[in-house]
Amino acid sequence: MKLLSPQQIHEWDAYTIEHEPIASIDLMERAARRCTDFIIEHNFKHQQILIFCGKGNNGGDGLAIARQLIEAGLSPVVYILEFGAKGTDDFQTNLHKLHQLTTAIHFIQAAEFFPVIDKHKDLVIDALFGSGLNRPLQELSAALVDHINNAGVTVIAIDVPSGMFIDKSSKDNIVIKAKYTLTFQALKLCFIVAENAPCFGEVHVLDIGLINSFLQTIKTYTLVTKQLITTQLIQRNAFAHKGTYGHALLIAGNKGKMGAAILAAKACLRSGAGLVTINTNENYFTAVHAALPEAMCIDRSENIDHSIYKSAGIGPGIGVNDESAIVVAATLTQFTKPMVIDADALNIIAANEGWLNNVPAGSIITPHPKEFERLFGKCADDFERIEKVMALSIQYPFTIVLKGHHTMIASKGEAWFNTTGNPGMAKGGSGDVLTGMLSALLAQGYDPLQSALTGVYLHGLAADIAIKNIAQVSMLATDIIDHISDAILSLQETDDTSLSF
Ligand SMILES: NC(=O)C1=CN([C@@H]2O[C@H](COP(=O)(O)OP(=O)(O)OC[C@H]3O[C@@H](n4cnc5c(N)ncnc54)[C@H](O)[C@@H]3O)[C@@H](O)[C@H]2O)[C@H](O)CC1
Ligand SMILES: [K+]
Repeated sequence: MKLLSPQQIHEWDAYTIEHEPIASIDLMERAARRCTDFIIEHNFKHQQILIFCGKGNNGGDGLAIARQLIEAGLSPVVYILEFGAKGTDDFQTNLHKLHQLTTAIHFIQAAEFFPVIDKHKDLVIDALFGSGLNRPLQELSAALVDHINNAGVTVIAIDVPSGMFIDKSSKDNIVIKAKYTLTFQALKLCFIVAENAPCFGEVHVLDIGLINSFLQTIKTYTLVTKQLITTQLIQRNAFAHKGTYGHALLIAGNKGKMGAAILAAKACLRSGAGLVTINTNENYFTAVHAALPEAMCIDRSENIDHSIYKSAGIGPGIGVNDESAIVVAATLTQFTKPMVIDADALNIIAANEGWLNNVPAGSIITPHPKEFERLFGKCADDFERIEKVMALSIQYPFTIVLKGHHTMIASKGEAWFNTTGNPGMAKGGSGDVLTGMLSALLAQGYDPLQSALTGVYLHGLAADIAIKNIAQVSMLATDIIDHISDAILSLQETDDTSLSF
């Protein structure tokens, strides 16, 4: 699935209208029907439904929903925000139809016409502005949105909460605070970023039958979905041996932080690496062998024979200190194969000017927003950060994995957003697990971008499976590791030709 700009959404509508073919008013009717069904199925019909409409097609949807609710036996009241300009054709057609059925249609020309809203009895449908918003709300429209928000009433936003831009920051805007957003056909970038989360509530994507083939022509952000990942999996060879699936080197762990190394190593083995060696201080070898007998260890003070490893993961738990800086510098310049760079390795790179330029082509860096900021500076908002990641992915020869609720993966000016994962992962150790998983995929021969997409998706999926039986607050990074196998098995379910990993 792709994340379209308002212009592309508009073109998708037009494409469907021409190629299905369907009249634009009928497409609006179909979109409204999906919303009406949602309202009826969710049993909001016992509340007084107030529908606030603008005079664009979002408002047209609101009018069509009002008519469909009346036809279903309900008595919604409609409020139209009036600026004096004529509505769109489809708005006018639906207004005409609605006038035949009800007199409960009010025009709001000034704040004195705002209705009293009772949060205990009313339900608000927000159809003021949709994807056509072209400037922040001001004056009367801003005052109306404030009035609705201040009422504390349940709001269902149609397509997008009014006042929210689809593909740029709405940080300083007045925006409807919706409990539910019913968006048409596809998720949008505005629902991916954390800064909008307080306004969009629960997002439901409603299929309004736009023609999918249009998407093949579109170059934009893509969502990482099960379908995308199952097509990327490499099958295991029946004649394989441990050497076939690569030897991963994990430069991880230090005094008080050996847990990070063990988590990364265990995740690496569970994700299919043939062999795993941890590079750490020899004082901690016993801890590794006790916790994870499958892993081997080499001492941090010794020179590394890089030729025996197919991939490397560097950073979890190494600490920011001189000894770690030495091993980071040496690895960047001497390890010529793909590597994953995380945590303190990123902090060390950030603290040393010019080191970023030594990150080898084909590597994957996995910063969380704070580490990203240390490396590349502050961003004013989430959208600016996304644009920065895009530009950096062209400037540098590595894949960027910017961790978050919808982790962003960018390479060579193309980007994807992950769809798996949950807030239970917001706990120490989750990132170490990801580093281990990515190192395993690189070791097995996935290319860096495939590794990043597959690893990030499976990491989130394992956590999603884990929370079926573990409360989100109680989930540990270990629980993610314990469900990696289930995540892989669940991908295989889609294809009985045994998609091995
Ligand atoms: N495929 C689909 O997703 C479908 C979507 N539908 C609905 O159509 C809207 C988009 O409609 P559009 O007419 O393009 O835009 P809006 O309704 O959002 O209104 C734009 C309208 O308002 C003016 N305007 C913009 N910003 C402001 C502002 N800050 N203050 C005042 N006025 C503003 C602008 O100039 C326009 O006149 C989409 O969201 C869906 O709800 C179709 O119904 C079905 C297919
Ligand atoms: K809206």
